[in-house]
Amino acid sequence: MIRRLFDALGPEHGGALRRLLGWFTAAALLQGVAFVLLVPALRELLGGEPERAWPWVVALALAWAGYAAVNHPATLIGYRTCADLLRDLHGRIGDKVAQLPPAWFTADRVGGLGRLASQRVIDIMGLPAHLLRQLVDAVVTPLVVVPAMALFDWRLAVSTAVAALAVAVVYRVASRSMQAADRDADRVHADAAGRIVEFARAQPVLRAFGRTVEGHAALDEALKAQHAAGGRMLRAGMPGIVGLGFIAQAAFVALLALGTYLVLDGSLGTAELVALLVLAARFVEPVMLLAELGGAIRVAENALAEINALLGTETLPEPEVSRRADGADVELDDVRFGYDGAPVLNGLSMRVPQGRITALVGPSGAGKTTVIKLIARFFDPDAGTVRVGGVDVRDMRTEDLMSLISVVFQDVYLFDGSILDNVRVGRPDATDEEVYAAARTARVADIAERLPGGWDAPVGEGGSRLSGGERQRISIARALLKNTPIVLLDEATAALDAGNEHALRQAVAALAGQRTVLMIAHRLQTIRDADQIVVLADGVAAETGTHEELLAADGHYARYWRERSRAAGWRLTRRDPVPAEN
Ligand SMILES: Nc1ncnc2c1ncn2[C@@H]1O[C@H](COP(=O)(O)OP(=O)(O)OP(=O)(O)O)[C@@H](O)[C@H]1O
Repeated sequence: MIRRLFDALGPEHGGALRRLLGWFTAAALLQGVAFVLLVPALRELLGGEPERAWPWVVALALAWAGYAAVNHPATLIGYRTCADLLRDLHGRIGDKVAQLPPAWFTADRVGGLGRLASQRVIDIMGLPAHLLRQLVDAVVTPLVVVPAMALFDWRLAVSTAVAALAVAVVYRVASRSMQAADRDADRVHADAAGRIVEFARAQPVLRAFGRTVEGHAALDEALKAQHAAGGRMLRAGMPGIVGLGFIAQAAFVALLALGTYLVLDGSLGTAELVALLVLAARFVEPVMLLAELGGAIRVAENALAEINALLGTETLPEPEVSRRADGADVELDDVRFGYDGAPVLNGLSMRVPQGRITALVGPSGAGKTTVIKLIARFFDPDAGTVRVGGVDVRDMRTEDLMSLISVVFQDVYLFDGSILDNVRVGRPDATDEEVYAAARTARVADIAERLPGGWDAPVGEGGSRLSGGERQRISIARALLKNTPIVLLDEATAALDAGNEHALRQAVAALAGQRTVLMIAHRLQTIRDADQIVVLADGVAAETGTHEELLAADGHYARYWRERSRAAGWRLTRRDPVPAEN
């Protein structure tokens, strides 16, 4: 566990942790020595010549004074390390989060991350403050008490050593079962927390279907599982608490019995027995405390393991020297990619020419969003190469790649700030004029006019006070402000009212400009207007060409177009006037 604590704190704090352990060990040793000195002091005091106890009493007083002198700074340093730990663990988790590839952030992991940064960090806090100290006490005390006893009677020393060994074995066994139960409970708690959030989010749907009384089966199951996990945790903890307590008490009784026998046998004086029993009591004390705090220590151990697992998560490799892109075209060359072994792209090769608009179309689940994520290097392909400006994206540092690319997702996340704050995310050092200009071009001004508070109106958590089309316009304004030569855009599929639709189309047109645009296109108008259309099917670029070329080829695209046009009430003849929108 101590190694895990060193790992979690990082090498820069290794020295401080070693010093803290040094202070705790010194305090435990001095306290142990003081208890050991009690034996000769009591022996002399209870013997025939109490005045011979003086040197021992002075030595005892000195040992206690030394203990007090060490104990005070040890306690202070423990609390200071606790504060450092809290700050630095949050800092290290934050740094790691900033390095993890965007694809890492699935809903489950984000939920787990919240728990890790709050509850699990607090679980660890108790370690330097007091838990570590109990552990050090429990290890150092037998190391002092057993040899000290050996000076008086080897049989009592051997019995105490056997008791110490039994304690260590029971502690180890109890640790394992408690840790397994804690890991299980942690997983179940995380699941229950996720289900509660899901239940809250699903309220509109559940109410719409009159499902308010019977609730939500998944949540009920999760709560039952949580209850069961609590019981398992209690049962797993019991052997540790009861077993350790029992062994400690049994050891004390055994020593008492053995001591009495030795006194009756005449090989030990009564005064020595009393003194040795004081020492035995001292041996029992930290073991009892360990039994009480064992649960917290094991939970902290699990928390440390989880935090170290996060800190050890592999990030995408970054090159030592970043290669400069030449131009702004994008190319995928024989790219293969799958999620958890399920293939999505099977040797996709396609080119997105510089300064042109390429529409990516294909059935749902064909891998269109995956293509965008590969170009933005949310993850690396299993095989093949993604090039931006002729350079493999793996040969560019992330900040250099992202300085070339803006991504506008369909599902736009807005921060719980004002409209302006959210646009400024595109380029935090932009002037107010630049922010307003980008926002106006993306037709965000209309949104500001609509909301009370104008530009400073809060958008709500995640942008909940705005419609899907409005959120995407803000995202386009961010991209305009960032002003990169390449834009990757997932067109909104949501049905928009005519005003919103028109505003969004204008915003997209402004963003396209002279830029290289790869757009997952859903609207017939956007697809038709693109300079090039790539049809993704079966994990490859099944067809590539202009709207006319692909219609003439009468393949996937022509079929897709016919179906979509029928659904939208269009007729497919070349002489049709261009419709307003689907
Ligand atoms: N994070 C993920 N983990 C596992 N599978 C995923 C993940 N993301 C996508 N997939 C799967 O990969 C396939 C391609 O997904 P992708 O989102 O790229 O398709 P798409 O063409 O953009 O679909 P749509 O048009 O419906 O958005 C789908 O079968 C999807 O279920």
